[in-house]
Amino acid sequence: MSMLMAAKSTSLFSSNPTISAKIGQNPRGVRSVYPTVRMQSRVHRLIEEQGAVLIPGVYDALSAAIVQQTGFSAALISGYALSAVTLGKPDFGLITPPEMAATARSVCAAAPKIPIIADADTGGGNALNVQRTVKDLIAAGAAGCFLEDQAWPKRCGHMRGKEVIPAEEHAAKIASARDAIGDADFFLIARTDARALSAKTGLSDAIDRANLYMEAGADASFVEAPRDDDELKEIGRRTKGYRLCNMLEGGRTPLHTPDELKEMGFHLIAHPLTSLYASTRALVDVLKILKEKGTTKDHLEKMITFEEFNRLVNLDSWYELETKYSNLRNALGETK
Ligand SMILES: C[C@](O)(C(=O)O)[C@H](CC(=O)O)C(=O)O
Ligand SMILES: [Mg+2]
Repeated sequence: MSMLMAAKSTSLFSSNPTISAKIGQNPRGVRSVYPTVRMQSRVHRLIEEQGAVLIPGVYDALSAAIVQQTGFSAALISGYALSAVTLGKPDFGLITPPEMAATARSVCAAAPKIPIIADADTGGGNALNVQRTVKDLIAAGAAGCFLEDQAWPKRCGHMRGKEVIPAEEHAAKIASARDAIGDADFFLIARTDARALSAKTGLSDAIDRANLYMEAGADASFVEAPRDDDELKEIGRRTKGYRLCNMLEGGRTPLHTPDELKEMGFHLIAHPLTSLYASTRALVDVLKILKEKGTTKDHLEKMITFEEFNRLVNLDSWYELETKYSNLRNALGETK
């Protein structure tokens, strides 16, 4: 962990006087609950180096290994994709925090060189549940998480029918997550789904929430599902601190390059579903061929080859290990 310390300038909960006053009524004082000086995390360092970090979604060890080998500097475990690959079901609040933590363990082991951000959804309940969820993700090796303000059961941010919990309740969950993080190398991204709630005031509400959550201890904010470039730019202008932008193919937000989004004020560019949608397309297409023709012999270009796949999972290193220990066994046998 870096010993660099990142000083945080704080005017805690001051951006929204009503909510600030309410949270400030906590007799212990929210201000004292979490540190005002933070350890700099791996994700902070990537942002400082790159300006805007492009982060593809993964859903298992193999997809994570591919993302690392392709040269990306971070990955995120998408809750949507995890629900799809483990349950074959939509992102509708069906995945539990322990399932996400178990996936984080295998993903972090398969892509040990890059920080992995996990989708913690709503954190599994209230401010107390959030602490267990965050600690489990840290123990699994994750380098950060999203924590969103949807009411349970949540759903994908680009689906209809969303609801959110009160802003101060989510701010308390963020403060709780911050406490659970302590000195760990872990980057907390506070997401708000409030944009969807009102055509008129949704964007302003979402921006106010993002700012409140930053004051409650988040490292970055994530306003989910802005609808056009004007909204993206307004988020870039009016929210404080680091910002994540979610690029969902087929979603409500127009797609942009990292350079374009950097220009609009974003620092983390998530592509949560690119891997899932691409691999699903490939499966649908090749299985259709197999079903129709009964063979893939004329369509081998649709698949990775035996050799390429073995390289991907580093088969040679396993042969080397096998040789090493069988040589050792033989050498020990000779010395008897
Ligand atoms: C980012 C997300 O939380 C995810 O689970 O991948 C989803 C995916 C998406 O629709 O972009 C979400 O936004 O809810
Ligand atoms: Mg999600």
